Order: sequence, then structure tokens, then C-alpha cells
Amino acid sequence: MDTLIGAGVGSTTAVAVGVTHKNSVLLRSAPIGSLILRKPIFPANSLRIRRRPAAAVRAEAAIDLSDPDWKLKYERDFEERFNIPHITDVFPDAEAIRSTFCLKMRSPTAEFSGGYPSDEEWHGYINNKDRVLLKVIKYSSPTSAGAVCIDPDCTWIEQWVHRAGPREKIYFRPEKVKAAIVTCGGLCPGLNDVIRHIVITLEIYGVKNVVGIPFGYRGFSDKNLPEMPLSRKVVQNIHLSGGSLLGVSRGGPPVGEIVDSMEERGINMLFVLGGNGTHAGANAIHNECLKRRMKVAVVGVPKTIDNDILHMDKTFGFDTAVEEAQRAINSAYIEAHSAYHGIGVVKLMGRSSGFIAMQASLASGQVDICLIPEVHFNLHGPHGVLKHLKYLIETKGSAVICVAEGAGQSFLENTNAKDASGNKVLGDIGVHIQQETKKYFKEIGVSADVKYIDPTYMIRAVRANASDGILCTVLGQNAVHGAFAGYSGITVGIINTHYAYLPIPQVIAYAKSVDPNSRMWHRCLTSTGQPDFI
Ligand SMILES: Nc1ncnc2c1ncn2[C@@H]1O[C@H](COP(=O)(O)OP(=O)(O)OP(=O)(O)O)[C@@H](O)[C@H]1O
Ligand SMILES: O=P(O)(O)OC[C@H]1O[C@](O)(CO)[C@@H](O)[C@@H]1O
Ligand SMILES: [Mg+2]
Repeated sequence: MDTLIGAGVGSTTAVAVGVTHKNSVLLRSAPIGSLILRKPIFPANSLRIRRRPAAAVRAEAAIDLSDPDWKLKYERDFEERFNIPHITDVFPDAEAIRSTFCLKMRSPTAEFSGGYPSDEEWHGYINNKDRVLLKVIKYSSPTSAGAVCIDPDCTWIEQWVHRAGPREKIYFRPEKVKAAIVTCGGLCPGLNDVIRHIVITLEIYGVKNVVGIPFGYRGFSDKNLPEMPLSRKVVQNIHLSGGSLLGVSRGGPPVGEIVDSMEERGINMLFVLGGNGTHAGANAIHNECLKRRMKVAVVGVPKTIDNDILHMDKTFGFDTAVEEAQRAINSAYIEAHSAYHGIGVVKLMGRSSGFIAMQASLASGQVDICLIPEVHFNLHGPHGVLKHLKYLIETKGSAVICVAEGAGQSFLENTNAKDASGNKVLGDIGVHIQQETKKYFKEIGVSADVKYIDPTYMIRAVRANASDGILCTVLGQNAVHGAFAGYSGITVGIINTHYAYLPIPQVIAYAKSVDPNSRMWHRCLTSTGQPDFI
């Protein structure tokens, strides 16, 4: 008989379901290394599955646990899926030269007439065979919190991904490179830091032709938007302010037009900063370049304030967003605490993943109720949010709710509206909670002073904090190293504190979301003291 299985990866990975057939386990695009259980681990209504259509991602193969070699086969399959495309896959005879990124090459003014600089003594290169371990906990039992097991014995599986960094051999001659940078989607703290470090690192390799494409992918087709020449001088201080020097946008021309434009402009390195939509675009550009046999490196740097890109510890801007979100929560707390029966509602970003709401609630310690898209809740009824608010007002005198923008969408009218990129336009759950709370307290004859704060655009526009600034620096540098090393269709991320290159389809197969059975969500519940609202 088929058995529903729940799968959770650590505290920060998506939940998925699959079906077991006797000994074989079929994971339908499930997260890598999913936990196989004989029965559901979550009540059906707390298990929400969110998945974007996979962008040509090859799903995990079915595993036949009765096969004595299943572990070996699984590891081999994993290695194949996380293999990163290289220029030599299409151009086997592509010429490799010694890297110009060495201790002797620190000035962009150097010319190569006397030969490329090289540094025999420098041992700072990454070997192409270096790997980073994706999962680092060995679980002894599938019932251990957050366990990620393939079989009931929790057999240890090694999942290696490619280590990022400069290679000794490079596949582009710096003087022949025209590099372009584009930033797409919404704003996110740290965009300027990444742009800055891509430019600086390109110059250190010896590249002199670096341009910015204005306003996202639109800049490839809009003739009124000239490309912006970039140099260390131009980008020197851009990290001191938030936003993007190049501008951002949603929507844009079809991929074919983008690649036509790249051909016309002679761009052979493209650095794409953006979220899952942008990365789907980057992968399509990479595939189109392959089809046209263009020797081009397309490298992504994941920018998602929602932190919903798979496999990475976090994405840049997330830490800053959490820090900034705390200020809104603190204001809501002060307002609520200073009012008679004050209730503060703060809506934070998170279309399908509640990471910011969860982490900001945890960090602030001032939130009584945290609501995220991954965990179903009722507003009304004996166990609903409003009943609990009444209890909080009676016992504490005030309360603070932190809600992620994608939470409780089933309570709101579905307009089917889409933004320019095709993303669903969400209803305003913050306004809804504010209105329902006012109505409820009026009905029960208890006064309540409800204040609503939506700090979204204030948070997105701030400059990166120190930890994000460092993350952006390393990601920007590694993006350039990846391109020079000849990889394309890849993105760069931090995994277990190390840096890795991943094939784009694997990181955008679906949105990473909070596992309601994770230690981190349980810690959040411990902090807020909220019951489940079912
Ligand atoms: N499947 C896709 N294929 C090709 N291009 C895409 C795809 N999805 C989105 N894009 C393009 O990527 C760009 C950015 O997409 P989107 O607005 O969804 O932002 P995002 O990268 O997901 O970032 P954010 O986290 O801010 O939403 C847009 O120009 C959009 O046209
Ligand atoms: O108003 P815009 O720019 O379309 O962006 C809004 C969206 O962008 C995000 O901040 C992600 O970039 C979402 O959380 C939010 O729904
Ligand atoms: Mg997106």
C-alpha cells in the first residue's frame, strides 16, 4: 500500500511528500536526502507543499532500497545532478591558460604585452576536484529532530557539491572579455556590495570592459537604456548605500532577445543577481547560448530577501532584513505596550517562506503570535488567533503579531492578478488581520487599539550590515572565479559556512520553506508562547 511520507531537511528546508512502494522510494522532486517515514509526521493541515514548476531540473531517481548498491547509486545520481556545466562540455578543445588572478596581478592598469602574470609560489587556488559536504549531521534515527534520512536505518549518505574559488587554469583571456552585470526582481540589501566585488575582481583578473545592464533584463531590449561602463572607480563607494546602482525591474524581453542583445554587444560573461525568477532566466540564457554555440559564462548570485533558495545556509540581505525587521517589531511593541489594550500587527516579507517572520520574531523576543505561510492557522473559532489575542489582552494588556505576507492567503479574495514577472499578486494579510481584530473586539465589547505596520520597502532599501557585506564580497568574488574557470549555468552560495558552485536548476526547483517540524520553528513557538491555531 502507498504510504504518505513527510520530508524535512534541517530547520530550513522545504517539506515534500512522496509515495513509498514496498522497498522503493520515489521522491517527486522532493528535497535531496528527504526523510522517509512510514506515516505522516505532521497533521495534514499543517503540511503545506509549495513548489514552483521545476526549470528543467532532473528529479531525484527512484531508489530501490532492496538493491544492495542503492547507497552507491544514490550518491552517483546526486553527483550527476550537482555536476556543474563547463565550457569544455561543448567546446572540448577550449584553450585553458594559467590564471591571471595571482598575487602579482593587483593593478588593473597592467598590460599583457609582456605576457600574463603568473605566480608559481601562490597556493591559493582551488582544485577542480575539491568538494563541500551538503549535509553534515549524521542522524541515528528517523525520529531525531529534523532528521534527514533516506532509509529507516538513516544510512549515512555523502552529498558533495563543487567548492567555489579561483582555479589555476582559466578559460577566458582577460583582454577578450566583455563582462556584464544585471540585477533583477525586487531590491535586497547587498546588491551594490555584490556589484562592487564583481567589478573589482574582474579588474584584478585584468578585464577592462565591464558594463552594467540598467533596470534588469529590460535593459537588454530597451534602446533608451544605455549600458553603464563600470570600473573600480565607479563602484568604489556604492556599497555605502542600499538599492542597486544599476536599477532593477520585473518582467522583460524573451530570452532569445536577451541573447541576441548579448551577441550584438559581444558580452561573453554575464553575472546575474536575482531570485528564483531571475535564476530561471539566467539558466534559460545559458541554454540558449549553448544552443547557439556561444562561448559565454552565465553565473548567478542568488538575491532573495525571503531566503527561499534551496541548499544554502542563507542568501545575502537576509541577515540585514531580519535586523531591520526587528526595528518594526520593536515599534509595534512600544505602540502596543503604551496603549490601553494595544495590539501591534507587523507584516514582513515572505511570499511562500516565513523565514524573515520566524527569525525576526525569534530575534526580537517581543512577538506573541508569529504566522507564516507554511503553518495553517484559523483566525476565528475557539482555537483561533483572535481568541488568543483576547487572552493576551486579558493577561498581558497588549500583544504583538508578526505575519509573513504569504500567510493566510486563503482568507483573502483571490484576484488572479500577476505582476510583470508572472508572480501572483498577494492579498494584504496584515490589513485583513487588523480589520478582523478590530471587528472582533468590537463584537465582544472589549476595547482594543490596533496598529498596523508594513515595513517592507523600508527594509529592502537599507544597506547591507557587516555580516551581509562580507557574504556579498565573497559571493561576488566567487562568481567571477566561476566564470573564469569556465563554468556556466551555475550559481554561488554558502553551504555549511563554505562556498560552493551549484547548477542553477537544483537551487530553484521549488522555494525553500520553513519546516514546521524543525527545531527552529519550535524555538520560535517556545519564544512566542503561542498555541497552534487549529
Ligand atoms: N521562468 C522564467 N524564465 C525566464 N525568465 C524568468 C522566469 N521567471 C522570471 N523571469 C524573469 O526574471 C526576472 C525577475 O523575476 P522576478 O520578478 O520573479 O524576481 P526574482 O528574481 O524571483 O526576485 P524576487 O525575489 O525579488 O522576487 C524578470 O525579468 C522575469 O521576467
Ligand atoms: O513591490 P515589488 O517590487 O514587486 O516587490 C514585492 C515583493 O518583493 C519581495 O520583497 C521579494 O523581493 C516580496 O517579499 C514582495 O512580495
Ligand atoms: Mg521570485
